Amino acid sequence: MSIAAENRETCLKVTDLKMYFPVKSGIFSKARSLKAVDGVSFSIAQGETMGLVGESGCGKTTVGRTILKLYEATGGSIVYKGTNITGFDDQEMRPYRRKMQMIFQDPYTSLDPRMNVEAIISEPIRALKLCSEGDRRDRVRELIQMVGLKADHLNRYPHEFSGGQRQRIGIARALAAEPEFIVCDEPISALDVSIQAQVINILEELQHKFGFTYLFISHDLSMVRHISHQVGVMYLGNLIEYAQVDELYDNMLHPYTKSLISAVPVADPNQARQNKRIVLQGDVPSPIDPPPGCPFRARCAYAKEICGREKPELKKINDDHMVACHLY
Ligand SMILES: Nc1ncnc2c1ncn2[C@@H]1O[C@H](COP(=O)(O)OP(=O)(O)OP(=O)(O)O)[C@@H](O)[C@H]1O
Repeated sequence: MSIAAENRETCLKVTDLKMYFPVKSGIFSKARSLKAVDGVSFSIAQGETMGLVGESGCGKTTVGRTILKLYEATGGSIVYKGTNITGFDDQEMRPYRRKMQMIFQDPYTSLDPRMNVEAIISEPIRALKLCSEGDRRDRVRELIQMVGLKADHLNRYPHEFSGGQRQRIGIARALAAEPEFIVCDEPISALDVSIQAQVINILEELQHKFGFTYLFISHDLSMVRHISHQVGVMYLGNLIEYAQVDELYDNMLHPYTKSLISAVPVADPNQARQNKRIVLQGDVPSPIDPPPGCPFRARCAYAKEICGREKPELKKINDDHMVACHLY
């Protein structure tokens, strides 16, 4: 299996995606832009999961939101099941809005506290006119059971549930639109560790049952390893390493990926001794007008002269692995 979805049926192909936000400055200074995503390319095969990892602020959420066209991309293309949707307007996006859904990080704020669960899950069904009023009631009951809750939970309000239960409600609402592709944006990071695995298991079961394709955004590298078929590592708006999941964890190349993985706690003390924690020096540079060259060079122990001059391209190491680093 290769990382690129070329040999399997492709669900999503993103090429050189850019999302720059305008930055307000004084009236006399020139307009500047914040390069939240600066030329990201990857593809996801149908029914598979791509994990997107990196520190806070590296652009993961912006990638997800730009793919769903919640933001208008500054550059690049988004091809969904063979259709280039990059320039689509609201009208043209309508059939795709339903197929491409998002599950949010914070189940506390993403559910309307004034609506009961039945109304929350019914919302997309009504908005998209997916079925008659009678069928809707049955469908909502089916959906709540799919995520492991009961029909008598439907009359309750979000504050009556635990964090894990609220996330299940968020998943049921996303499923109500009958999606094919789901951006899962840090869906477990606000939950207790004991509940995280349950939510992951639900997502995996649903994928096996319905063939969903996921973009799974997280900073939790161990969870990403568990759920993903392929993983992209982002740094300052760039994809700096991109590999099939086992290849990445067995043979990571980029100094940044190595530092991220070294920070994951391991239970086995012998392994812990081998995997020495790599502590990065300095801060992530500002994404506003970033300097030329490699985005990671200021924090890289191996940086050489070329790293300050030329931005490394994402280069193929083998069929399962790409890295953007002048060391390779
Ligand atoms: N709507 C916006 N307007 C201006 N800047 C934005 C906007 N959304 C995000 N940014 C900036 O873009 C960069 C990337 O943010 P983004 O939220 O995509 O990162 P992230 O990796 O998802 O971080 P986190 O894990 O904290 O959510 C950050 O510098 C952020 O401040």
